[in-house]
Parts: sequence; structure tokens; C-alpha cells
Amino acid sequence: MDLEIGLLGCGTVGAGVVSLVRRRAGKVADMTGSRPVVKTILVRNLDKNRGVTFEHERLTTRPDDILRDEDIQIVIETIGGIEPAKTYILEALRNGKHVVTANKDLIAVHGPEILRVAEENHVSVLFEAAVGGAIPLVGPLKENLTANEVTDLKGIINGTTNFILSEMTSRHIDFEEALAMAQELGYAESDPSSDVDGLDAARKLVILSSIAFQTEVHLTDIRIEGIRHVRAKDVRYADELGYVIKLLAVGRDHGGELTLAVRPTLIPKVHPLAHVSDAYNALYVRGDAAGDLMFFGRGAGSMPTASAVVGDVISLVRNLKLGYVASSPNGTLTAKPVVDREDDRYKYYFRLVVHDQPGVFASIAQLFGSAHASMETVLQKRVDGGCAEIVIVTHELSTTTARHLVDELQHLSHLQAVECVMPVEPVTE
Ligand SMILES: NC(=O)C1=CN([C@@H]2O[C@H](COP(=O)(O)OP(=O)(O)OC[C@H]3O[C@@H](n4cnc5c(N)ncnc54)[C@H](OP(=O)(O)O)[C@@H]3O)[C@@H](O)[C@H]2O)C=CC1
Ligand SMILES: N[C@@H](CC=O)C(=O)O
Repeated sequence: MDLEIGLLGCGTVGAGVVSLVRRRAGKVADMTGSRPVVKTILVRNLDKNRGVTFEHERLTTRPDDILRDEDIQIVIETIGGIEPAKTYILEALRNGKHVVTANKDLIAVHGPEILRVAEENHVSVLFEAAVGGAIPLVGPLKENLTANEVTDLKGIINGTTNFILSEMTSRHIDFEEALAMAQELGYAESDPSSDVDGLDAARKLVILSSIAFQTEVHLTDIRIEGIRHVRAKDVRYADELGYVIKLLAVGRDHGGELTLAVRPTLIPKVHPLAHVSDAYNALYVRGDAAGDLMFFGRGAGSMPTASAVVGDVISLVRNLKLGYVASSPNGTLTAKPVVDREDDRYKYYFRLVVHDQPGVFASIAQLFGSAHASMETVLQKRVDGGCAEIVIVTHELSTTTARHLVDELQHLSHLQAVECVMPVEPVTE
């Protein structure tokens, strides 16, 4: 028997979904007695080449051809963004259809409402593909690791920025060229500023930390810094000093208080996360019973993301056979305040541009000394226009001291700019 699917959107991810559903239909039919078939596909432009040939699938520009088709039991949403995806998903749920989505923008902001509507209508919403592309993260956190108090999430959860930083490091190309390649390869969002400015990783951190820490996390709870201000020279200096730069997402539950941040970070080359290159993602999870776990795999791209979407579809087909409806992943939520822990300690990387004059370095050293911020390494490079660049890696400082130093440096008469400040991840914790 055919189990009919409606697909909303057929771009990078949607086209992968069409191929993979076809490829696995026979196997699913053998397993469950139901053969998943994509019946109708919603797009904006019927004439566009999508890199996939359509067989029995019908393309339409009318959402009702899917949302009001009583034979369609599962709706897959790969449009992205908030509207019209939200309206379509809510209507599908209210019409009794199960939904699979890859849309982190939507789940991060409207996840609780969408899950509530699904529950009210006795249908499921699954969203494994919204975080980490092919890597199973939502499933393990909501199912396999529920026996744990999860205290730490830490990792690289944006493929585009990881690809850009990796290309800048290994092939010495500049930011714009690397971003254009990430777009060409289908890794970037339709508006790539959400990748580059850290929002995409922050949305994923909202989803992961809500599930892992059993609470409702909001995007505004997260300190977000992207990679736009990271220059090729920072990548080079980091390399010279024994580090690579990664956009790191960190969520920590300090006994009921959360800290949540996305920011570029120097990672020692010997650290396992330093070797996560290209569009790969990796996430460390620490649970009180499981200990440390690391998840690794392709975090973006057509088929890796389709793998997660179609995995959710197959779970639904199995559940339908068993007459089971997956409920909201969070169950009862505990309110947990999100705090800015000023006493957290890290080493810091500073890159300053100064007028190259005698005594400048002495005044910087004096300023660091009076803040009790000792320097571990210093590089000094002459640059154009009578200026010099000073790169300092400190010993561990509190966040308060690092911020105080940035403020105080602005008052130095020979300082041109504090161009880049990033924390340094310890080798191990
Ligand atoms: N790309 C990736 O690696 C990953 C993406 N995701 C998520 O998957 C989702 C899809 O991403 P991706 O495939 O890259 O996006 P694309 O931009 O490649 O595809 C979007 C598709 O949606 C269609 N669409 C857009 N607006 C409308 C509308 N108003 N009505 C009907 N159809 C519309 C487009 O139609 P048309 O082609 O006719 O313009 C296109 O087919 C997003 O939520 C993204 O965040 C998740 C993980 C990885
Ligand atoms: N733009 C995203 C796509 C996958 O979620 C990324 O680069 O990680």
C-alpha cells in the first residue's frame, strides 16, 4: 500500500529528499508494508531545473494541493524561514497530517507552539534535520540519553562557517571566495548572513539545549558573535600560535543556571574539534551517567540533510504501523535562568593595531599588568601606514577582566583599534 507524502519546497534539501525516498521506498515497504511515495511537491517556479528528474511526482504552486489532499498523510517542509512555512505546517497539523521539517529558524522560535498544535491534533512533528545535517542529535538527546542529567553541549554546528574557516586556513583564500563556494555547494542558508553572523548556530543551540536541559530556551538568551570580523590574518596568526579558529556553540547547565554562547574561538591544534573541517559538524555531550560523547558527521548539504529528513519519515511510517504518535520531546519543562557568568575563565586572543612608536608596547604591557592579566605569547608585526599589529594570547582571565581590558585599551593614545578578541578553548577540561 502506498503512503502518500506532500513535499513543501524542492531546493537543495527537497531534491535530496525526492531521490532518497525513491531509493528507500522498497526497503520501507518490506519493513512496514507501506511504501512511502512523494505525491505532490510545492514550489514557486515550475520550470526550474532542480537536479532531479520527476517521475510520478506532481509539481504545483498551490499549497492546498498538499494541505487539503486527504490522501496525503505526511508533509515534509523544506521551504525554510518563518512564513509561509509556519502557516503551512500549522495547517497540515490541523488537517491531521504528520510533519517532518528541516527548518531550525521555525523550530527555534515557534517550536513550543508547533509541538502543542501537533499534540492537540494527535499527530507528530519530527525535526532531526534541523540540527547537524546527517548527524543524529535530536533523537539521541530526546530518546537515548534521557536517563542522564546533561550538563554540557559544546561543538561546531554550522557547516557554512566551518567550511569558510577551513578553506581560509588550508587554502589561504579569503572570506568572500570561501562563502561563495559554500553557497555553490548548497551549505549556506538562502540568506547566508544567518550562517556568518552566528544566528543559524544559535538557533540550533536553542533546539539542542531546550531538549538536553529540559527547559524552554529563547534565541535572545544566547550571546551570539559571528565570524565576519575574523580576518585571514587572524587565521594565519592562530595557525602560527598552534590554534585553529572555529565557530563554537556552548551550552552549560551549572546546576539549574544556564550559560549559552556562540562565538569564534581559538582551538588548540591537538584538540579533537580542531580536526573537524569542511562542512562537518561535531558535538560533545556530557551526561552524568554516559560521561562524554562526541557526535560527528556532515552538517549540511543535500543528501546528508535528506538522510535525516527521510530517517524521520521512516520513523513515522513505522509508528503509523504501530498506531503510535510521538509526543512532544520535552515533556515537563523546568524554568532555568540564563546567566552571564562573569567569573568564567579563559585564555584570550587579542589583535590590536597601534601606531608603531617607541613605548607603545610598554604601555600595553603596563595596562595588562595592572589588570593582573599576564601574557602567555606576544607577536608583533609591522603593517602599512606606520602601524604595527600586536597579537597577545593571555593566560586565563575572567570574562570581566577581558571586557575591562578591551575598554581600557580604547584609552591608549597610540591605539588605532582593538580589531579582534576571541577566547581560547583549553586542550581538555
Ligand atoms: N542546505 C542545507 O545544507 C540544510 C538546510 N536545512 C534547512 O532546510 C530547509 C531548506 O533549505 P534548502 O533546501 O537549502 O533551501 P533552498 O533555498 O535550496 O530551497 C527552498 C525551496 O523552497 C521553495 N520555496 C521557497 N519559498 C516558497 C514559497 N513561498 N512557496 C513555495 N515554495 C517556496 C523554493 O522554491 P523554488 O525552487 O521554486 O524557488 C525551493 O524549492 C531550510 O529550513 C534550511 O534551514 C537544514 C539542514 C541543512
Ligand atoms: N546553513 C546550515 C545548513 C545546515 O543546517 C549550515 O551551514 O550548517
